[in-house]
Amino acid sequence: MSSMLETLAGQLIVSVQADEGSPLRDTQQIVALCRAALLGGAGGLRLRSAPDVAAVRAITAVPIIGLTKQSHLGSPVYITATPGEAHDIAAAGADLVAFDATDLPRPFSVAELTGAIHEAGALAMADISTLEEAQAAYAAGADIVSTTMSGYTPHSPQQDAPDFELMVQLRAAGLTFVAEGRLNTPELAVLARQLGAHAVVVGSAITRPDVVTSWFARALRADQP
Ligand SMILES: CC(=O)N[C@H](C=O)[C@@H](O)[C@H](O)[C@H](O)COP(=O)(O)O
Repeated sequence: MSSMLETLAGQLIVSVQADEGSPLRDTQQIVALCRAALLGGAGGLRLRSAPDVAAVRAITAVPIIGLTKQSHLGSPVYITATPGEAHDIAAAGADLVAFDATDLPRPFSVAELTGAIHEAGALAMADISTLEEAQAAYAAGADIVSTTMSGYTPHSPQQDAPDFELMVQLRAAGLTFVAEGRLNTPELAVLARQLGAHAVVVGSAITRPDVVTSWFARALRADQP
């Protein structure tokens, strides 16, 4: 395992990527959110554009996982779908580039993306939704897989909870993995570690106050007599 991945062992990686339409979708706001996450003990950051990666790179040495989110005609794959995007994210200063490694129709193969990421000097994090996708991603040169896409492909379980079953399968197959997706409480993050996750990524519960507010508002509305 590379020393960069060893640095991430047991760490909380905070995903800081306000969506289009969010009042926080602005690089300076992203930098402020990252500063707050670092103050709280984040050991890594996951960011979604080259300008965000470059701005955050300037304020911290912690490992940065970078990605793009962009749609491509005729493909449902939106996380770093092309070698050009992978190159831009690495050039902006990301240590790892996350990319979609699911079985969905894609403009470029997983091997083409891992090749481009390595050529740009970064490590390749494959966002997967099943055990089979994880195995295929490692065979195609990925350095690490993350459970990011479970619940977001039609062939993975659609659920509000994290995909702990997938984590159990990945561990049983002897595959190193990062746990990611709907790990919305410290207890769920600890459970993911106990199930063998190398590191844990938390996004919405820390950096999407609009989403967290909706959890509370919905719960209170549902409880009206
Ligand atoms: C599916 C997809 O596009 N996930 C994205 C991947 O980068 C982010 O929007 C998520 O916030 C991230 O995966 C962390 O997950 P959660 O926000 O549930 O803690």
